[in-house]
Amino acid sequence: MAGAASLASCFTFDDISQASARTDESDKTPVLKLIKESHAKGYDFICIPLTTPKWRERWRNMCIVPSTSIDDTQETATIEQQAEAWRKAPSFFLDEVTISRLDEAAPILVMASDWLQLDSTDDWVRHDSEIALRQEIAYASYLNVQTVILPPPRHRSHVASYARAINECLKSATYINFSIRLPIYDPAVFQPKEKESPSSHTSTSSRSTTTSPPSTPQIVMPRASTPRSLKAARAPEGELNATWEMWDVIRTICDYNTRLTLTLDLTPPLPSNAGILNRWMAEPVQHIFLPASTFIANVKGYPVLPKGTQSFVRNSMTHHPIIIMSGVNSGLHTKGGESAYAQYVRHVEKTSTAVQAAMTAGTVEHFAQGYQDYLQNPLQVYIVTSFPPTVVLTSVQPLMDNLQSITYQTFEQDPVKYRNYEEAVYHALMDWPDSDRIVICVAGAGRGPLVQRSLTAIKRSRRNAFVYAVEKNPNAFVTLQGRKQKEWGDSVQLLFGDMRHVELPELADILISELLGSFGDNELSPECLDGAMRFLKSDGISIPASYTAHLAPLSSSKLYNNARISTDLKGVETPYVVMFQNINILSGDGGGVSGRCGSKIQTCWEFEHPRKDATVDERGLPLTNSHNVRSAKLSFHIPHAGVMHGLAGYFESILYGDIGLSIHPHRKDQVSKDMLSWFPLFFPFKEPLYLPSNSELHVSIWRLTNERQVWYEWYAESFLPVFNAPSPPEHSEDASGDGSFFASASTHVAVPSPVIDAVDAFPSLERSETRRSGEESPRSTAGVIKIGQTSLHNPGGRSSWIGL
Ligand SMILES: C[S@@+](CC[C@H](N)C(=O)[O-])C[C@H]1O[C@@H](n2cnc3c(N)ncnc32)[C@H](O)[C@@H]1O
Repeated sequence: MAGAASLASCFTFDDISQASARTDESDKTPVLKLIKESHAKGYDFICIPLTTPKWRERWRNMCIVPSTSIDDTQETATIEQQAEAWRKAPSFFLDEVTISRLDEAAPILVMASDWLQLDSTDDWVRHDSEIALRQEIAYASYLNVQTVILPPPRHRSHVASYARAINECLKSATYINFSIRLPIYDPAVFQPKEKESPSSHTSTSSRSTTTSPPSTPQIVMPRASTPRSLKAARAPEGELNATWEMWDVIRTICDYNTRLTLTLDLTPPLPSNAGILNRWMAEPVQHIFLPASTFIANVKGYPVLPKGTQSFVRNSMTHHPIIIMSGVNSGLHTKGGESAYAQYVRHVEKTSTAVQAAMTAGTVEHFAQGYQDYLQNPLQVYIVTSFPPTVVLTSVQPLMDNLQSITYQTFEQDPVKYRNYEEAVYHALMDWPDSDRIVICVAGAGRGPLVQRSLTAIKRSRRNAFVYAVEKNPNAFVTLQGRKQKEWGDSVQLLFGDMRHVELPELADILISELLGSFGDNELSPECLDGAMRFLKSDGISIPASYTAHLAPLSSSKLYNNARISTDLKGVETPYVVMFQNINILSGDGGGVSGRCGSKIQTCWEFEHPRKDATVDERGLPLTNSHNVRSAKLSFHIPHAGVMHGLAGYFESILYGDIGLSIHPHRKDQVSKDMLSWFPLFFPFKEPLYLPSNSELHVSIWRLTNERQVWYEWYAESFLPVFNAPSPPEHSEDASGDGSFFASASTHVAVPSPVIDAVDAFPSLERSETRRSGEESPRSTAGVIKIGQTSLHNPGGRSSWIGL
């Protein structure tokens, strides 16, 4: 991810006018001059307004009738005729636009007029603003402009009108990318509420008397909003949600169009409440608007970003944003000059954890570059041949089909998995009585890495042991024969066939397998090992000893869009393997408002080996697969409003003793840091489910089976806790823990904000992150009201299943 961000320099109309004086023959135009100068200063793009003040003036004259001229009916009629002529055939005069040549348009981001009010409370202002916007878009399209940044919505009550107008633009200009400029929150929420003056109700309609033109956008940030001036400010969560909620309405009305992105305006100081900020990670943030006024001076007078903004920009590097810097030549800070701002942003970029991880060999982030947020069918993951990916989209069923040698080679690049397996085998051997001859069976040997690791563990332990290797892939079996001949000799006996059918010459003491998927059981490890348990002694050891599946609700507009690329149901009813990047886990820790929710990531179920619960026939094989059916009902607390697009699935496994494998976000680094073999699983939802702040989400998931297949079905319902309302239908049995094998390495203690923190919507309730199971909730009388649900996904395994 080196060079994660690009930089753009933002210019006003005044900057363009001033550039005119410096423009000579070779520069051709002031905009080309600015482009040249900016490139020389290390900027990749420039960002300019598309229109000039002349256009604003003409539009106002035509569309806003000043109250002073109300009596002059003749003049009013003339203006109205001009306006109607314009509405019929909207077009610019040369001095109303900043660019007019193709070579000016190529390397620039243009801003549509920021005074347009597509969501004005006045019908006519809205109407004429939309015509004006379409005129601007048509002109931008004529000049082949690639990106248009749109002015922010201002009125929550009319944001649907704004969104409808943008949707029209998306349909009319099919090559332009639109980006909505939006502050993370409206800083007005921190300003003392003034009594509205009568004049503030004055209409701005062209058809009614008017005293003022459309006002300055309400949520374009005031320069005076320095972090210091807001030090003690606190605002209700709902108000901090307002701009995100407007975005949610807009992108929903625009049907999650992939050409619609966000330009996050970081002018106001950011709240340090990570939950509120994390939601932007799941959104398509294309640009970050960073004016010089956002910077504060460090002790030496150089511009630096306030802490909250700094860490937000650092985390946002995963979006590969274009950072639009404005006002950097205004001399706002005493030291460093213009270049200091860009240098500082480059410094922040270098210290981003994501950028650093991507540049460090051996990390998952480095290994998976180019693979982030890319949906792989788990049945296709086997034929990923290299990183970055070259995926051949042919379905491979883990049990029914055979893997290619190159796929095994990809697995074998993982240094951590095999190391942990060797340690597990070594400790199992050391715990075994010394005198015995120990029999090991590797079930599903592939090309032999676990056989090799077993032999190394035997050597290290100085035990007397023998290895059987079972493999059903006839092609991999050739490789195994070669290794036996050249490397292993008589210490290994190979057995070709399905572990559910082959016979072992003697019973094994230790059965080693690696048949795990991203959700633990999703590659049919339980079913295969059922077949292999026949050849394990009654007191024998299975490595792995157990594995668990874990879930959390997730928001990601990108994953949602990727899942519905294929128009059939299959696309949204298939669990995918994904290296998550721009996602947000919506759940919080603690019991929630009712005190009855579980933790942020919760355990669904567990499989243990050897297992004693299956009824077996005379050969030791289960009569049915019923014992491998599972279901889970999980209750999640949703602290901050968001939209759920799917579920994130993880697994953990105990190999032996305290040695394991984990992709659980809170424990993977503790258990198997830098393990490369598994990315998480993504269970998509067909329709996004909106979850308000402090709501509860109940997720149901089933692992189901018939004689030939195993599949998952999933479903969710949302509830709003209400006092004196009916009790929830069912509660999570254990609201305190998540049933993990491994102690969590993470801390859940929120760091208080130095600047602004959202006030909890239920201020008197302490978040019970430390509450123990059984302790009475302070709001145990809270009930819930149902507010939404999804459909049942993949009923009967109609879209996705794994063959037995
Ligand atoms: C995930 S790969 C692991 C290979 C190897 N043990 C490793 O860790 O690199 C699983 C292997 O088990 C084999 N396998 C899966 N189901 C099997 C079954 N029922 N009987 C025998 N082999 C099986 C597959 O062919 C594949 O080689």
